[in-house]
Amino acid sequence: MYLMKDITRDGNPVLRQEASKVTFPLSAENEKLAADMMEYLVISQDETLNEKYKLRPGVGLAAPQVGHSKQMTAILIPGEYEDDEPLFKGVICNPVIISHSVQNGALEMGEGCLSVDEDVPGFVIRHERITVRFQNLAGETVKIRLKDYPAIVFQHEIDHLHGILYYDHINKLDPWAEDEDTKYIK
Ligand SMILES: O=CN(O)CCNC(=O)c1cccc(Cl)c1Cl
Ligand code: NI
Repeated sequence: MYLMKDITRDGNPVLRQEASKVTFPLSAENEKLAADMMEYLVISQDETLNEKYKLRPGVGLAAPQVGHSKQMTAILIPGEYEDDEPLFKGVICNPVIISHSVQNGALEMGEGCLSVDEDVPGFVIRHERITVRFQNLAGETVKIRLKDYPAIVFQHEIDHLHGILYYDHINKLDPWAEDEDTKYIK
């Protein structure tokens, strides 16, 4: 299982590279990578286990964050309430945003990243709604439409596959600048 020592940190070139597409059928190595990344998310979201293993919680984990420059990311977005089904749980490969809203979206709280030790405050300006096409672990092509929080999470992860970190999208002159074209998401 991955521990915080296994997470690549800002400054490591792998976080600023264009990751390579994965091919199908997945190699045993890539299947294990997918399982290990999802395992991290599950454990990191369990209060007892994340305390035991000192893991920072995450709703996504991209392969470059564990040192593999591959277009693969695990996503685990919990449901609204404790015992709800997750909003999304899966490992996606070679994702492409094929369309998006004109309207921007940003989390009111800003964002955080396992690969960025110092939290950078400010609105991370992203698309409010996106249509993403990706391949699942079976190699099947899937297309989904997302909005609000799930759309933001997917964009944070897809950015990792293109060497982009969340603070790249924060207004440097006024990190909390508001504009009418942006929807601020709780
Ligand atoms: O790339 C994934 N991570 O760095 C895991 C830690 N960050 C988060 O879970 C996180 C936190 C806030 C907003 C977003 Cl959008 C995300 Cl993704
Ligand atoms: Ni991140």
